[in-house]
Amino acid sequence: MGISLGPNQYGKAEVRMVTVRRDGAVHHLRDLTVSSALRGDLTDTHLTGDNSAVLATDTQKNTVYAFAKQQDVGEIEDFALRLGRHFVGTQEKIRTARITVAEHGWDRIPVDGVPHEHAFSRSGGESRTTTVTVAQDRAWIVSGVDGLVVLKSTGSEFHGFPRDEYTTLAETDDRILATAVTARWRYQGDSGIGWAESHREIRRTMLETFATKHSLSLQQTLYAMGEAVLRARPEVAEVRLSLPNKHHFLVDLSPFGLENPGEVFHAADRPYGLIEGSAIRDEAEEPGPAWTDAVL
Ligand SMILES: O=c1[nH]c(=O)c2[nH]c(=O)[nH]c2[nH]1
Repeated sequence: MGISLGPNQYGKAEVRMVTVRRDGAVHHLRDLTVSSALRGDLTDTHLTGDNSAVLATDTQKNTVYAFAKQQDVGEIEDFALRLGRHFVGTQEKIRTARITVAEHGWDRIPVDGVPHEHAFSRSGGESRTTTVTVAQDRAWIVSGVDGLVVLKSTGSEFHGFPRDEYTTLAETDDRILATAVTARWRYQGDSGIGWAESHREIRRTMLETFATKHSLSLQQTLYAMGEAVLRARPEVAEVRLSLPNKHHFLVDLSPFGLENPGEVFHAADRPYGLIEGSAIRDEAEEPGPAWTDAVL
């Protein structure tokens, strides 16, 4: 019976790191979750337990902290590239390093209207993300946003869907549309991109499109958001979106003799519709390993 080792990778998942850069009395806070995953010629450790090619995950974790000390973290994409290039460049048997970084935002607490020097409050549940895949000769960068929660209280309809014996949903020409945007965008190339500006503008474009596009379905809104990003940002090859439909059901107040013309809603938690899709540029270069995730 022939059995062989299949695809594998290993690394340190979710290194939590907060850095404080002290600029006199003014402190600058960064809050990151960093994961590394290394791939390469790792047959020996799996088959015989020979660990001579296994850079310990503990070392990978330490490298994250040490790199943050040695050089300002900067943009998360640059930080991930530095780490990935280090692992591939220093470990002979490692061919690919995938570094994922999520940045959790903090705002300065205003005191008497003035942003405080060293006290912060967490900015919502949103995070900025990147996954950088580094090989010997190039890198692929997929950045994004998680937990960007948005709602519009009108400008959304849903009708014209098939009705079968199990359909109860009423058609509507005015509903709440709400979602928590998970977005990922794949960059063309791996250098010369202003990561911060790109992120800011992509986020702005998605928000503006959500707000202004009259929606006949969340699917239509999803595509409009992806398309708008590709039209506005030439550095992006492809946008993938995962949009939970956070249903808001009009509460029946008639038992109490009350009308409810779109004013009081039950914000349902689950189940939720999950609408996922992508927009891709016709001439986009092949994604290579940019998206391919784990072994499982
Ligand atoms: O925008 C929507 N898309 C759907 O596919 C769907 N399905 C559903 O029940 N409500 C909605 N809304």
